[in-house]
Amino acid sequence: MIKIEALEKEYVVGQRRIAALRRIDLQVEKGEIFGIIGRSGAGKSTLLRALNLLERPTAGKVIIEGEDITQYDTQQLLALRQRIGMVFQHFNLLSAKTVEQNIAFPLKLSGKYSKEQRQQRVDELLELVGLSAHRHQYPSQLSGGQKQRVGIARALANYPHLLLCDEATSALDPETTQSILRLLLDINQKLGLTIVLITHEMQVIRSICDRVAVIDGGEIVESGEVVDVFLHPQHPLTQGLVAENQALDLELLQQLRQRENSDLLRLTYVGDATHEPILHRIAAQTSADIVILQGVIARIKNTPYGQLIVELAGETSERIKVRQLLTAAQVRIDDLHSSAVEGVQ
Ligand SMILES: Nc1ncnc2c1ncn2[C@@H]1O[C@H](COP(=O)(O)OP(=O)(O)OP(=O)(O)O)[C@@H](O)[C@H]1O
Repeated sequence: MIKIEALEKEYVVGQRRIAALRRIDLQVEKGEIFGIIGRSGAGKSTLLRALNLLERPTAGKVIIEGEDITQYDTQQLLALRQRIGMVFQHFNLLSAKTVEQNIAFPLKLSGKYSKEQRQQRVDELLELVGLSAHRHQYPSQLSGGQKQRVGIARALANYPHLLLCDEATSALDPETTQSILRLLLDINQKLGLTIVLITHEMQVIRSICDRVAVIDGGEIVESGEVVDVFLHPQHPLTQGLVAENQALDLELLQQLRQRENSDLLRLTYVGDATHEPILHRIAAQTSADIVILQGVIARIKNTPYGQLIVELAGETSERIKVRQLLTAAQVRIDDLHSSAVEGVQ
């Protein structure tokens, strides 16, 4: 659906040149939710805005449905932007217009629809985002979450193939964030719409994205399926972002005094294994002690996973046996010896 090849963007401010994007290569598949995560200033907005050429790249290609849009003329660009919806962090609603007028606005601009068709489309969209009862209200009379629902409905008005979300939940509280994320997921599933979002929060990626790219200093430092990147982050930046999103108490782990003949392990299991009493079964087959120090069972989008920090103590042969049994049960083992504890994700 989208292919980005060797994309670069340089801003020139006075005598200074700022490399905002450096040789970015990315591919987004049709129908997926693709997340781009990074710290402030990493280049997320520049990259997102390059997808509809609100930001013109300095070099490289942006290929959407087989066409390199960097070669488009003004007319083609206008048509393209109607097929790409955009949702903004601060909603960007027209304050003097009602909810339904805001949603109807892009339909009017396109000039393609009669008044009746516009009204019918607005009704559908109000229903989709759950705001039918608020149609005559003005933005100032709405909560942040409701404003974002209007922003989403407006972005969907012209039947886009692609939805770009620029920190769409960053101005919202955690509960409202979840409800907006559920709405985006619902839209993705109901309409088969491809969504590309940028965020600085791993929670957003974890809740709804299929794949993720991590950006730092204008470069993609890690990318892949969210389950893989979240559970086995490779780059220090990704490890930091994942750690911020986990309820594991790292300080407590660092203070732990390990017993003699013991290992400190992180066990990770994904999918059906999450519901199996694996540790219980293994404990029954060994004289080693398996002490659970911390643990979390949660979901990454629709995939359940568990992550436990355990101390494994006992005879070397028994500890080896436990490791073999864990591996046979598809449990991933990471050793967290005291020196490695600082790197716990
Ligand atoms: N119009 C501009 N002129 C000059 N420099 C810019 C411009 N826009 C962005 N930059 C610079 O480019 C780099 C990437 O900025 P960008 O806004 O894409 O990052 P970001 O990851 O979206 O950050 P944030 O999360 O804070 O919005 C930064 O160093 C920023 O200062």
